[in-house]
Formats: sequence, structure tokens, C-alpha cells
Amino acid sequence: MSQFEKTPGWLDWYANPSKPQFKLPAGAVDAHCHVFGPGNEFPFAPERKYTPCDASKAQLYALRDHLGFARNVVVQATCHGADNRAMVDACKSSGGKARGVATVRRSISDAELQELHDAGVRGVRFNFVKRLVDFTPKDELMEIAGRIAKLGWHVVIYFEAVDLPELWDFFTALPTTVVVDHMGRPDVTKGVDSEEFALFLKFMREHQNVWSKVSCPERLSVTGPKALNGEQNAYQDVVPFARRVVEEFPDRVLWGTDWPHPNLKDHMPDDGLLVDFIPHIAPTAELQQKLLVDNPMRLYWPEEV
Ligand SMILES: O=C(O)c1cc(C(=O)O)oc(=O)c1
Repeated sequence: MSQFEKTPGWLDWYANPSKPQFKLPAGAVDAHCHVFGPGNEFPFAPERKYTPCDASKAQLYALRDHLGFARNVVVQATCHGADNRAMVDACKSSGGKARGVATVRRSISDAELQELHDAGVRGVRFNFVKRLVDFTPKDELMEIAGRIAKLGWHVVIYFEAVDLPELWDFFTALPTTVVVDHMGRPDVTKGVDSEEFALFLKFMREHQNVWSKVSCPERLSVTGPKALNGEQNAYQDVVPFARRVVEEFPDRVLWGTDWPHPNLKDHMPDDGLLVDFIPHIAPTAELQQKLLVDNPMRLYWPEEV
């Protein structure tokens, strides 16, 4: 794959998002977003599974201001592999308004981990989605988890719901806070009372160190971005899932735009409308304050809480 040739069929991020009608609480954090390159400054990793369009830190921070967020958590995207330079650069130039989640290999030195910490990194991401990454042995991941736990960092895990049973023992042995990306990608056609989603809720219920991002309705939805049946909201088939998680675990949920939305081929969400999704899954001001401010601040800026 050439460095700059975008993966065919892959949509670019939404250029002129609407202004959300929902007013975010003061200090709201977009706790899951990425930067891509720019490729000529921060080359994409040779082992990547896709080549994205560019999505720079300046464009990310313009979106932050447009939507009304105060801060970002920039999560290492798989197209950059374990080369964290673009994410670190974004954190360092944010004036303290961004923290990061890195991808690291076992070979990383303690000094390099400390450098990441100084740049604002507070977690590592372990990815188990087969279309995105090659397999990394679990003993390597556990060793990394042990080292980063000592820095007070957490582990972000990304996996598909069908893989949770097989990954359960590994996840439950992680020695630090564990944050699940996008609710563990439930198959929403199975329904909120499915065995599959019940297992995810049990995972959170039985393990107080497990948090979840209630993000990415645009990836999980089958009904899509159009409001249907007189409903006001887009992505309505995802609402019961996210709402269940927010209401049962109000102190362990995070929300993020997922901008610039890697790997979307059927539609690209208007980020303003994604923000308008929030009050459907966190219907009270108290839940919104926890989801958007108190929880991400506790995890990423504990020194300010
Ligand atoms: O579902 C995805 O394709 C996806 C990919 C990435 C990444 O490539 O890092 O991150 C995400 O949060 C979601």
C-alpha cells in the first residue's frame, strides 16, 4: 500500500458539521478522537490495515471549539501503529487541553514511557479487532499492562462483542482500570436483552475497574442517521444500549465523537448531530455532567479534580 493512497471506498470526515442543539456542560471532554498524520509530516505505519485521509490536530481543535467541547482525549489510531508521534504532537500543542492514549510495544523503555507521560499520555490501547491489527501475544500485553499500571495509566480495549467470552480471562486479569471502546461493539440487531449484551453488562457489573465509552452509534447502528417512525433522533437502535450502560454505570462511562471516524464506508456522521445524540442516552443534567465532565476529568486530569 503506498503511503498516500487512500483506501478505496473510505469516506472523508464531515467538512461542515452543524452546530449542535444540545448545549454541552461547561468543561465537556471529547474522550475519544484521533488525528491522522498529516501523512507527509507523520507517516502512517507500514503495518497499517488502511490509509486514511489526513486529519490534523488543528482541524481537531477547530471541531472541539465548534461543537463546544473544552478538552480532548486523543487515542492512537491503528493506522499509526506504535508510532505515537502524531498523537503526542497533538497533545503537546494543545495547551494542556488534550491527553492521550498510546499504542506501545514490549520493547519500549521506561524513559520512553516517562516521555509519553510528560506529553500527556495516560493510557495504552490494546486492539483485538482483527480487521484493524495483527495479533499481539497476550503475555506481551500483560507485561505492558503491569508496567503502565505503575504510572497510574489505564488500558483501553477494543474488541467485537462475539469475542468477549474468549477474551474474558485476559481482560479480568488486567491490573488497572480498563476502558472499553464503543461498548464492546454490540450487534444491535440482537436487542438490548440479548445474551451477548447481558455478558457485557455482567463484565462491567462484576468488575468495578471496567469503564465503557458509549460512543460510535454511527458504527453500531443499522437504522442509520435518519430519524425514523416519528422519532426525533438518529441512530435510534443504539439508544437502548448506550442508555442502559449510562444508567447502570453512571460513574464509569465516557463519550467521544470518534472524529475523524476511520473506516466508514456507508455514511459519514455530521459531528453536530452526534452531539445531539447525547441527551437521548444520558437524559438528565446529572448524567450528562458525569459522562462529559466528571468521569473523563477523574481519569485523565485527576490532579484538577
Ligand atoms: O472501528 C474502527 O474501524 C475503528 C478504528 C480505529 C483505529 O483505526 O484506531 O479506531 C476506532 O475507534 C474505531
